[in-house]
Amino acid sequence: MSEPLLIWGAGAIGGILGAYLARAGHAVHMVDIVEDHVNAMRSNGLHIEGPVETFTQVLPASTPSELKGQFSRVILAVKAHHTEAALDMLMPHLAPGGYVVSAQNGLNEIVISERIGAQNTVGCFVNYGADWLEPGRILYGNRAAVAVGELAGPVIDRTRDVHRLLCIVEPEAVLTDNIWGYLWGKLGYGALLFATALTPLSMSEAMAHPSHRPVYRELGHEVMCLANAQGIRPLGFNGFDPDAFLAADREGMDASLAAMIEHNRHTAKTHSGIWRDLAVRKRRTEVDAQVGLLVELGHQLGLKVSTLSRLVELIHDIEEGRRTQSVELVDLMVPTCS
Ligand SMILES: NC(=O)C1=CN([C@@H]2O[C@H](COP(=O)(O)OP(=O)(O)OC[C@H]3O[C@@H](n4cnc5c(N)ncnc54)[C@H](OP(=O)(O)O)[C@@H]3O)[C@@H](O)[C@H]2O)C=CC1
Ligand SMILES: CC(C)(CO)C(=O)C(=O)O
Repeated sequence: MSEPLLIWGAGAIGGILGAYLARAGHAVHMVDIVEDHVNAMRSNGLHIEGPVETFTQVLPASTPSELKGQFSRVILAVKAHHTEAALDMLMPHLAPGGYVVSAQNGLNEIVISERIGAQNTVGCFVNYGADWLEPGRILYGNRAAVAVGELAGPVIDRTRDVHRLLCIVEPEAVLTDNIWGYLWGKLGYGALLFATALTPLSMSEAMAHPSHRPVYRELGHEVMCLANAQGIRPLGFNGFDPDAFLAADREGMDASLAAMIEHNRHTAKTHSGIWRDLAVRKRRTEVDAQVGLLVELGHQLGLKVSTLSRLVELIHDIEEGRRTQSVELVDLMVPTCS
């Protein structure tokens, strides 16, 4: 039996990856801090449900403190603000020369590469929709874009290996030499998702709200300007059109929003992970690790980030109990739009 692939963070994203890979006969080992979830995965199995597929897969699993040994391949799938803490626990288990693939939203590849070296960090972008429902149960809401690539660009043997694995989960997964383009595309898309999470509405209902159109356009534009200022060429996926947002092309942005609304109308995961953190899990979101980081960068580069900045404040207000989710919160962002 070959050395297992370690999946660190076995929630919505990591759980789907592990269940599909193990079902296809690959050796995987799941690591998660939620003891009941770890016990469920290794006893009755991890149950994947929803419109994509329903099946149950028993998986070897441990909490970080139970884990023994070193591994040369790790997929990290914790929330962005847990990346540092997860790396503290993970590093003693990373074999010399081993690599970590970030299956996360945000720019975690930077944090990971600062800890283990860029040469040991593989970039990955995921947009499929999943929710951790309870220990041992994950909703697979919809298939969507997935990509993998090297931080330095050119694909090497290990990138092809990871891509082959990802294709078991998402047959249309892309092997790219521009992973930063996907990660920045997702930061643009993600900023829009944060705005939808200010409301109780589903992602598609919130994005379709007519008086909030300027906010969605401006958020996408601010993020794409930041990418552009750094020489990054963001890539589109599942309706998101980076070029339209960069150019502030009103017709193009509206067509992109219509395509994103259509994409999100066909998922059993009606609300984003951000919404779920606020409304269901009652916990902090990834806002600082994703949007906060963009605001900081905007200030360093002297670019307009006032709409992103207001978004961070409003998400903090909900996280800290000063406001509750409501459609009117998006109205408060309209004055920041140019
Ligand atoms: N869900 C989705 O549809 C999508 C998510 N993403 C991104 O993927 C990443 C993962 O998100 P998602 O799977 O939804 O998150 P989940 O919360 O569902 O899963 C993360 C799991 O990791 C656990 N965890 C936290 N800290 C550690 C640690 N130090 N060591 C081991 N396990 C730990 C969490 O426990 P606990 O809950 O107690 O913190 C949780 O069980 C995020 O960056 C997210 O934005 C990207 C695209 C789609
Ligand atoms: C909604 C989704 C799956 C992107 O489509 C996402 O990334 C999230 O929940 O944060």
